[in-house]
Amino acid sequence: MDRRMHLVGKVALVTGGASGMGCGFAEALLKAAAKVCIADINVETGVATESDLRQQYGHENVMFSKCNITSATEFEAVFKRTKEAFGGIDIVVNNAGIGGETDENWEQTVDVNMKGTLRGLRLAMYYLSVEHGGRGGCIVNVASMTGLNPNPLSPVYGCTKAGIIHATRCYVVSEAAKKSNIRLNVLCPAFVDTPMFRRLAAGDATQTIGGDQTAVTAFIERIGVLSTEEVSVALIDILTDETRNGLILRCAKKTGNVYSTLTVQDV
Ligand SMILES: NC(=O)C1=CN([C@@H]2O[C@H](COP(=O)(O)OP(=O)(O)OC[C@H]3O[C@@H](n4cnc5c(N)ncnc54)[C@H](O)[C@@H]3O)[C@@H](O)[C@H]2O)C=CC1
Ligand SMILES: CCCCCC(=O)/C=C/[C@H]1[C@H](O)CC(=O)[C@@H]1CCCCCCC(=O)O
Repeated sequence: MDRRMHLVGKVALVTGGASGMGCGFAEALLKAAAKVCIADINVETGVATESDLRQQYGHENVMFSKCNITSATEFEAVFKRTKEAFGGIDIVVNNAGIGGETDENWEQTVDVNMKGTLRGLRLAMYYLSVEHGGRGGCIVNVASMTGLNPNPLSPVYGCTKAGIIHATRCYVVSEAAKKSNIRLNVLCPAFVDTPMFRRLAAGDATQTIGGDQTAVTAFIERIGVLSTEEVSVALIDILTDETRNGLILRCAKKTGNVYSTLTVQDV
């Protein structure tokens, strides 16, 4: 039996899609002939990315929608607009996220990464569920390798990513997911060459605690850095292979892509 989900004509909503990994995901989806809404807080970059992608993949296949994922009103409006413009939603990639560990910005890290992603997850479950007019589909939440492994330089960021992994795990076993045939998986990349990564590599002290740039540099050298295209290949594999459900996909330059199960044995 063919277990491939064909992406032709499928509708995807990608948060944080104006730049970095999210922009790479949007482009990979468009190459596979899906339709994409990129939702992002950054209007200037969002509009520029929309224009660039429209030129390459067709005006009718791409839209940008301004959205701060910490705002319930803005986030809900993006789901509504995407459904109205493209006739439904099949794929949600909860990708938007930030780093920040200082006294001034750590709570914002929690608000965006944890509360924002939970909001996206709840909205995705609603819009994909058959009882609310959806048609099932696939949700991919972007966490990080730091959500799995202890990392002394970014405990807040790591906690938010661990939270995203656990939230995904809870929804995977939900009746709602089973009833509507909604697949949920979590992507855990190590370093990826994006604006966020470049700020970290350049010594942005607001992203880590301790300010030990030597440790950060050594860590980056040991782990290696993926391109956004490499992570996008991993995303497309999750989306197209319908047997992929309830999984963590670790992606790292030196160790490659490794799948493991999200669910644990019942006690
Ligand atoms: N770059 C890396 O090495 C890694 C990044 N990640 C995660 O991947 C995701 C994407 O990261 P990058 O592309 O590296 O970051 P980036 O900073 O390059 O891009 C993030 C995008 O999200 C948008 N964004 C930020 N806050 C937002 C908000 N409140 N509402 C809507 N959009 C918002 C930004 O405007 C930007 O376009 C994040 O969740 C990040 O934590 C995970 C592992 C590795
Ligand atoms: C294997 C870990 C990969 C981490 C990839 C990632 O999500 C990077 C995120 C950084 C973000 O810019 C804000 C941070 O605080 C993140 C992690 C910083 C990692 C430094 C690790 C140094 C060490 O543990 O020695």
